[in-house]
Formats: sequence, structure tokens, C-alpha cells
Amino acid sequence: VVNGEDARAHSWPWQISLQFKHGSRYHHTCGGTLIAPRWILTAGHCIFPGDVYRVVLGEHDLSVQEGTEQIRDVLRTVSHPNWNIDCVACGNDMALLKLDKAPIMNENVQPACLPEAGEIPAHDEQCYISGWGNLYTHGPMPDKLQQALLPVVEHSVCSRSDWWGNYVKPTMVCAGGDVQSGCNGDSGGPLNCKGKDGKWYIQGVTSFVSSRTCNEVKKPTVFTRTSAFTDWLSDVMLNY
Ligand SMILES: CC(C)[C@H](NC(=O)C(F)(F)F)C(=O)N[C@@H](C)C(=O)Nc1ccc(C(F)(F)F)cc1
Repeated sequence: VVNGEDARAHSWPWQISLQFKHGSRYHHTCGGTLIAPRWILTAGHCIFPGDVYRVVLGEHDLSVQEGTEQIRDVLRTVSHPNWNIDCVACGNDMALLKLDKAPIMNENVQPACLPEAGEIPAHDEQCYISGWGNLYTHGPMPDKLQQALLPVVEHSVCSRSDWWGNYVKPTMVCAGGDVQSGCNGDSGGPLNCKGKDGKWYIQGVTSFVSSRTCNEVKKPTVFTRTSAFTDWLSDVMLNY
């Protein structure tokens, strides 16, 4: 997250760190969101067949054992059938991870809400991105979870030719801008938007930023719009 701030510890209790095994160690590679007792929502581009993953819940500072962490193995990964790593702009950048067993729900680990099918976040809706991604382009990763307020940029603006043009599809949500943005390592994490009921809804899954620089003018962070995949999400969690 570029130009964000340390999140208050465990204030996004559904945020997870997706870690892949390299030798005998695990490394943070992406964010993700707990959306059901045994299911994590992340980005399709975070998952490579054959890699071994684990999920850390109740995490805040990646460099410190705080005693709130719960580690779970990933039993199976289900990437969206239409996700294509060679066509990020096609969208469908989404994957579900089934945990070996549910974490213990407490003040540090809670599932997030998913929006209604087809619900489009309003222009300028105040949403937060959270993640352990780089603090700036080619910059260091933080130890503590970061957050930043990213106002939603409606599709009609985000798809202007000098913005993302037709790289952005209606199944995506744009948010943020040239000061605050997501950055590499935030992939797969949540776009947290507060609903009228005061609950936090995951309106997006962090998908891409400009390949020139994370916080580029007229290139807001682009998220997979979760409300466009309601049926697929339900189907997978019911049947896999
Ligand atoms: C997509 C991921 C590999 C990576 N995602 C992120 O870093 C994330 F945190 F924003 F999710 C990314 O955007 N990396 C940059 C370096 C990139 O490749 N961006 C990119 C932008 C637009 C497009 C296009 F043109 F397809 F839309 C493709 C990739």
C-alpha cells in the first residue's frame, strides 16, 4: 500500500497473509479475505498450480510472533475457470482456497461480508485497501498491516482513454489514485467498504496497478468486483 498507514492491530480481522513454501520457509506472497469458516477469497494471479501454500490469520506484524496468529494449510485451490494469467485485463482474477480446518473465530479472526449480486459501489464511496504489499514501487514490504482510504472511481471515469481505457471491464472496480494505491504484494487482498448497516463488505479483490508505478496518475488500483461473481462463489463453497 502506497502512502497508507499502520492499521490498528486486528481491525481487519478477515485479512489473511497467503504464504508460499520456498525450501523450508514460507514467504508472504499475497493478501486474502476470510469469507466463510473454511474459505479464503484471493486473486487468481496469486495461485500457481503445484505451489504449496499456507494461510496466516490473526496476523498483524509479519516479523513478530504476537500470539494471535492462527496458521492453516490450504487443502485445495479453486481458480476462476475463466482466469487467464496472460490476460489480466480480461478479469476473472479470483480464486478460492479451502482450509484444512476452520480457524477459531475471536476478536482477531472474523469473516467479512460479501455484497449482494450486482451491487456497484458508488462513485467516491470511501473504501479502505489493506495489505502487506510494497510501501512504494520497487520499495520494501512493511512488517505491520497497512491501510489506505481509496475513494471508488466509477467505471465511466476509470475506462476513459487516458485512464485505464478498455483494460478495465465492468466486472472490475477502480479505487484510489495517484497518491494512495495498492502495490505489489497487496494482490488478492480486500477492498473494505462500510455498508449502511455499519458492517464491512468486500467489494473488491486487489488485482492490478500500473506496471509503470503503483500510484500512477489516472491509473487507480483495479479490483475484481466481488458482486459480479456471487453465483460462482456460492457454487464453489457449496460443492468443493
Ligand atoms: C497483476 C499483478 C501481476 C500485479 N498486481 C498487483 O501488484 C496488485 F497488488 F495490484 F494486485 C500487478 O499489477 N503488477 C504490475 C507490475 C502489472 O503487471 N500490472 C498490469 C497492469 C495492467 C495490465 C493490463 F494491461 F493487462 F491491464 C496488466 C498488468
